[in-house]
Amino acid sequence: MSEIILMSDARVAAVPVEENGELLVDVRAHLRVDDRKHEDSGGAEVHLRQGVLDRLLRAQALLPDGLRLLFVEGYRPPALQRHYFETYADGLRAAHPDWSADRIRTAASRYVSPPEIAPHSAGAAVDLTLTDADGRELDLGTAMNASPEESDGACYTGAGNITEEAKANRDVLGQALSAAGLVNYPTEWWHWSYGDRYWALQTGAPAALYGPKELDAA
Ligand SMILES: C[C@@H](N)C(=O)N[C@H](C)C(=O)O
Ligand SMILES: [Zn+2]
Repeated sequence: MSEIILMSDARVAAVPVEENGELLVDVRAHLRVDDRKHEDSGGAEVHLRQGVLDRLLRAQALLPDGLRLLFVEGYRPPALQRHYFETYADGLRAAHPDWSADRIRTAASRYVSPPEIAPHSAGAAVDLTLTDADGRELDLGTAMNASPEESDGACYTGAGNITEEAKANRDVLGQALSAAGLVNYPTEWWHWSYGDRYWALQTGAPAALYGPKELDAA
């Protein structure tokens, strides 16, 4: 397996951002959307940069007949990202009081991006899964947002400790999204992005297209 570059890696932070100013758009008219993040995000989660939505629609068209994308979370306000990161890091600190601050940050970034990098806060990342034609979720091996601890590492996209059916479903999802130009965060099968620093590093683009922003900022 190739090296997993974590969000906390200095190579991600070193990627410049050349903000292209694209607006955040509401995806609900275009994609099947689940509301499980609504309570945390208050509706912000249904937004994405236009270029990311365009590529998701391309990916959806590439899926085998009957399958659909199920969009769960796109844009995430910077304050919510900080809350998620600090909450998860606090849990790691409590479980491992001997770990250095640097080790906590690295371990936390397997599951939540450091706020200053945060692809979701740039409107560039999406957490999503697959449904059948009747809207039933397919088995992708773990619940979405299962942490490495909760899932014994099965949340990693290339994990071996899931069924053959779940592996096949991850492949179907990954093939469509990769072909449409998105990249995956390898510690989370459900997390894909386009135009952020992580995408730029993985694709060799000279700069990210999207930096963090507030939802109501022009
Ligand atoms: C918290 C999880 N759903 C997530 O979004 N993780 C990625 C790495 C992120 O915070 O960008
Ligand atoms: Zn995500």
